[in-house]
Amino acid sequence: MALFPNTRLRRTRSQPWIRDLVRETHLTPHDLIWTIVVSDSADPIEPVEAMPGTVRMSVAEAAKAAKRARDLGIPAIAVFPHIDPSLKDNSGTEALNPDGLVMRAVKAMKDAAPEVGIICDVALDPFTDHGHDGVMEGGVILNDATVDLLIAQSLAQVEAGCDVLAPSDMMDGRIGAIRNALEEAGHTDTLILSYAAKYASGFYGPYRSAIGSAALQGDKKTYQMDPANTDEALREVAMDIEEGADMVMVKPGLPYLDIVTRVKEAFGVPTYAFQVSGEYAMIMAAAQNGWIDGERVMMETLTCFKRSGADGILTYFAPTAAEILGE
Ligand SMILES: NCc1[nH]cc(CCC(=O)O)c1CC(=O)O
Ligand SMILES: [Mg+2]
Repeated sequence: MALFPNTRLRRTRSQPWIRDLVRETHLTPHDLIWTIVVSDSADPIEPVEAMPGTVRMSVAEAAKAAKRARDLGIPAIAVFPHIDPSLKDNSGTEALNPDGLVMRAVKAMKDAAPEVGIICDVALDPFTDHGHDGVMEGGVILNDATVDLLIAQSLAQVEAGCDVLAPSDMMDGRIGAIRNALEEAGHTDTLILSYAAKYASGFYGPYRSAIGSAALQGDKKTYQMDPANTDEALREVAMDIEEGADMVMVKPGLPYLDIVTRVKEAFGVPTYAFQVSGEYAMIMAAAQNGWIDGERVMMETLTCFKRSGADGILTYFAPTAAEILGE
């Protein structure tokens, strides 16, 4: 037993150099995945009101963002679309359009900075008029009919140049179905980052207004997980790995770090956490009020993700944090 005064834990905290030496967790720009929102609007950038400091950007701006990511050492960008409401319908048909917004953004980013990995969300919610991630019939989100569309959306995204498919829809069986379709089409190197343990969370609120799907009919509790559950997360992750996911994600982030730790310990696969829009908004709102030091809290939260076992973090803070880390 380490007893006082032979052991004084303050010794290893006493100077910056010794704190540097004993630090257990290191955050680098390579740990960050930059989440961006693209839009077809005529304006190159439009501020997102509920997420101060973030914007919806045009395809041309997305190409610039890819170069910025490369220059900052951010390995990958995850892209989310704000779709013209007139293009939305019950089954999210626009998601399959080979010339759609996401496809054009992917091509522009890969042209601008081929070194940066591009991650596409696989889900129908930006494209459906009811705001759900799947096809709706009589108030029910159909699982298998949705999976068929997700396969088509995935193939269209891969053909546009996307490196990583990130299904965020929480339909059962979609990872296996997408993986089989990729193999059959000869896309053997496409990565899948599964939103394996995604919870039905109030923290997604600002995102839904950012992508223009705020008028969601009802809620997503019949497909996204109950925030009260943790064993179930391990079952979700086990199935997705079995079905062919290369990497898995837990979402939201900070309130779910116990899930990140369990997943990482149980499976030892590359595990990511998504610091979602509501987490970002809370930090920014408190910082703007002068109630917290926003930069400090940002860096603290990102470090905590890594300490919990996450291999990386999807975050709207990525470029700001990478700039600070690069100084
Ligand atoms: N497929 C939907 C999707 N993909 C990413 C987010 C949330 C991102 C965020 O809040 O930052 C959501 C929201 C939802 O499930 O309603
Ligand atoms: Mg699942």
